[in-house]
Amino acid sequence: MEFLGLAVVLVAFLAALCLFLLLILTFSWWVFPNQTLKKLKKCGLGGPIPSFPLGNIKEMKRKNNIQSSVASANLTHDIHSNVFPYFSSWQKSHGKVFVYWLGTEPFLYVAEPEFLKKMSTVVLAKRWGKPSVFRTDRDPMFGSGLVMVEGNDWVRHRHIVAPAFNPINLKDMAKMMVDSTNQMIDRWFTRIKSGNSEIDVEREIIATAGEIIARTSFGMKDDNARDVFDKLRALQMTLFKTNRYVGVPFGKYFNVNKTLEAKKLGKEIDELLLSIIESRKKSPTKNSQQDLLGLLLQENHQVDRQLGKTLTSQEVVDECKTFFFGGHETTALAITWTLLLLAMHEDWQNQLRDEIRDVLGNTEQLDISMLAGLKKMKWVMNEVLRLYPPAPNVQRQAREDIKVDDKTVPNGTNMWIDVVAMHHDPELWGEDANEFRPERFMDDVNGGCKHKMGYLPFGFGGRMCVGRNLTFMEYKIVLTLLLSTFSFKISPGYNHSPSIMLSLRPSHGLPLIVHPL
Ligand code: HEM
Repeated sequence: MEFLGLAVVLVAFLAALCLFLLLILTFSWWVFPNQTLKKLKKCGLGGPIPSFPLGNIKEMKRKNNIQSSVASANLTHDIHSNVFPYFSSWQKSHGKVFVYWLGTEPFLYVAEPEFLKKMSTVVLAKRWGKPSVFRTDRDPMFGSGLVMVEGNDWVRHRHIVAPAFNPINLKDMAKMMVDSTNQMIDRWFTRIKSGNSEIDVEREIIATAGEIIARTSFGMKDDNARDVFDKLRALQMTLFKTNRYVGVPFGKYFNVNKTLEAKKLGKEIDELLLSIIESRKKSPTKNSQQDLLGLLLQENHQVDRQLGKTLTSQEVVDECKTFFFGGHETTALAITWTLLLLAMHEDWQNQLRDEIRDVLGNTEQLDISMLAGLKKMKWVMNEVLRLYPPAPNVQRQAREDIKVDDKTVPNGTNMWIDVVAMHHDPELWGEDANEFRPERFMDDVNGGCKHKMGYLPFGFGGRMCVGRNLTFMEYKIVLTLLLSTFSFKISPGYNHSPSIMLSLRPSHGLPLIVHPL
């Protein structure tokens, strides 16, 4: 009898628990999103109609599947409708600011710099959030590194991380960049000598930039560091070679194996990095402060004494991972797309070679302090980052209601700022928006864009990319060494199909015909 009574109580308790859970899920996936949808509609923000539970994902996937690739002879830089076919088509019916849905998460699409300016005059850096759905999805990569933290935590991280990237500190890292690039050049020579002058430069440069970022972030002297590097690359493959359903209820369980594998790799990387940090803390003088980790620990120590606001060891680990994931592919792609554009424009290849000769003379002993004199190379970089921005979008999340003219963006709305669209918009750049014209940056750092927020390769406001000085240096070093050694032509086998895999990449690599000069 007593047992029966207990069983009834247990069943009742479980039923109540299930009902409670069901209520929570109904509210978070159905009631709240619908309330937000109504609010957004009421203040005039339209967009494609979402359906439960995928939002607009189905339509996005369908449109993505009809992406085209173009043979090298017909190559065009008018890429927006190819890389973001759904945004390009929704823009036609809903304008440059509208709402779309990833699962049950509303995203405000913005390709209108004036709207962005108005929002960012109301909301300053530390009051912006980063979309919670991406924070969860990318946790094994960034943890609570600078890219993802918010509020006062972001201020504390930025305060400690930013000084590590000042140009004086970066100078010490130039030798690592030269060494890794020279190793790649030697590999290319061996390939060419064996009769194979077609090289997939994307693959090669991503591998070299990965090595450079690992060396500049946490050194590569010991086996632990090499192990971290290999595991970081494996983690990246695991996360981005899978079909992910961000924002969809239970989306991460659609690929349980991959999710678990990413978690496991993330944990192993953390443990290895922690052991490197602990060993450095124990004998700080043994490892010179030349890499970013050394600089972070040094800065942490100084801030510790002044303010007591330091990074924990786990936060330092997350910053090392953030540098790796935020820094290597973006820089590698800037160089890769540059080689494509230079292969198409032999005149610019020659102009840069002349400039290198005039400014640097003998490149065997590269004088880093002279790199600033490579002005044309900087115009070329700016133009490449305009046409093929490696970071094709910037994301934010509203942490308060934001009023822009007669519209209110409700607290909690995610933002997707479409950098590719703005960089190719003829209303901002003129009729030659899709042409490669580096000289537009000759007298104007904004390349003649009609709105100062229309050119955002490194983001905007206080959260602008902290690593851009490192990129400028690496870009100039790698390109100087390559252009002084080889000439480049497009391989007839190249298919032009830029696509988004977190960054903007050539879908089928970049095979170029490479000849020693
Ligand atoms: C061509 C190369 C690069 C591009 C295109 C790029 C682009 C960006 C963009 C668009 C943002 C977002 C800014 C925002 O939210 O407004 C960003 C932030 C960031 N980038 Fe980069 N990046 C590059 C290189 C690097 C490198 C080399 C590193 C480090 C080694 C780095 C580390 C970071 C970090 C830590 C942030 C977060 C800053 C913050 O939220 O305070 N990036 N980057």
